[in-house]
Amino acid sequence: MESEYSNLIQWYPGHIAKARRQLAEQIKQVDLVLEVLDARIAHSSRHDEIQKLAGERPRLVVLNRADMIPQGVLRSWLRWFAAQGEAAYPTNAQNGDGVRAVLKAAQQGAVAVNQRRAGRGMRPRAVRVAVIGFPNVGKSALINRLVGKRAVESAAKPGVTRALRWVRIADVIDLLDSPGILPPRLNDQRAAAKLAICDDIGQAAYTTSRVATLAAELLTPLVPGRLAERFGADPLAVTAEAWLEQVARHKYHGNLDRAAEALLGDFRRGQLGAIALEAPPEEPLVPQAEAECEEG
Ligand SMILES: Nc1nc2c(ncn2[C@@H]2O[C@H](COP(=O)(O)OP(=O)(O)OP(=O)(O)O)[C@@H](O)[C@H]2O)c(=O)[nH]1
Repeated sequence: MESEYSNLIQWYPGHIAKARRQLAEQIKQVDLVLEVLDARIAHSSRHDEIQKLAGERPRLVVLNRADMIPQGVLRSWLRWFAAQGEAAYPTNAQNGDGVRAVLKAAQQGAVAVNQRRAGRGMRPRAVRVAVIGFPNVGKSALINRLVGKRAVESAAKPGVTRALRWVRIADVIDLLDSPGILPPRLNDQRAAAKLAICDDIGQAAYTTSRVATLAAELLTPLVPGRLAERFGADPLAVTAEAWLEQVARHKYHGNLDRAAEALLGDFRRGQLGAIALEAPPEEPLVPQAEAECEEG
């Protein structure tokens, strides 16, 4: 299995250095970090260096795209984060669900920061907050929701946000209006593959058909009926690779890239239903997405 992931994703070195530099610069200036994860891959969209990057600063975990996964899996993740002693907040930054709770938690964080300052004889001030995460996880959409109007650009393509500016929110918080983009996790191709499947990878090179084959492999046990229905071939009957080739032959005049893009596009747009590609450790993923789709 591991070999399928070897050399799958390649990053542009200039991009990595730039992402690191910009993120370090942003984190240096804040008191509190909002770490935004993609709920579909709540494990792989976490960065193993985050502790080091944030240092002593308090962090709140935002499980964004919560609308795109089954509610049962979301509840499992929330229990798991609570068991780790971490505060995690589910959001749909697109429609604003859950954002009020994030704001409230950030306000409480601001009070705590100022209590610490007072303890050191320092005057209270607005607490600086940055939103960080991998490309395209919904950072700009979250910032827009926190600010309450379209203050920064939010787009469907990874990598649209630049430059530093602060926006005062809720009287006690200065929010950095440009999100901090995490550098790639260079040591974990399996996580990178999942980021690519979810389109959370930023500027990287990969072969779409290989990523789509892995997507088919991960999706087959979760939504076999949906895949068969949408693409006209039973994924349980053959390997993921053979299935994608079949789909290409039957629906896309033998064009494998088009079949790959169709599968990834459908998944990324949520057209295959609410699907989590990861559950907390020790908790199996069950094929509940189909039940939810059929009900809907
Ligand atoms: N369904 C759903 N879509 C979301 C959610 N959050 C963001 N989106 C959409 O996902 C796309 C990317 O969101 P952005 O806010 O631009 O992502 P970003 O993390 O700022 O992206 P970069 O600036 O590229 O790092 C947009 O089309 C959003 O509308 C969510 O919670 N649910």
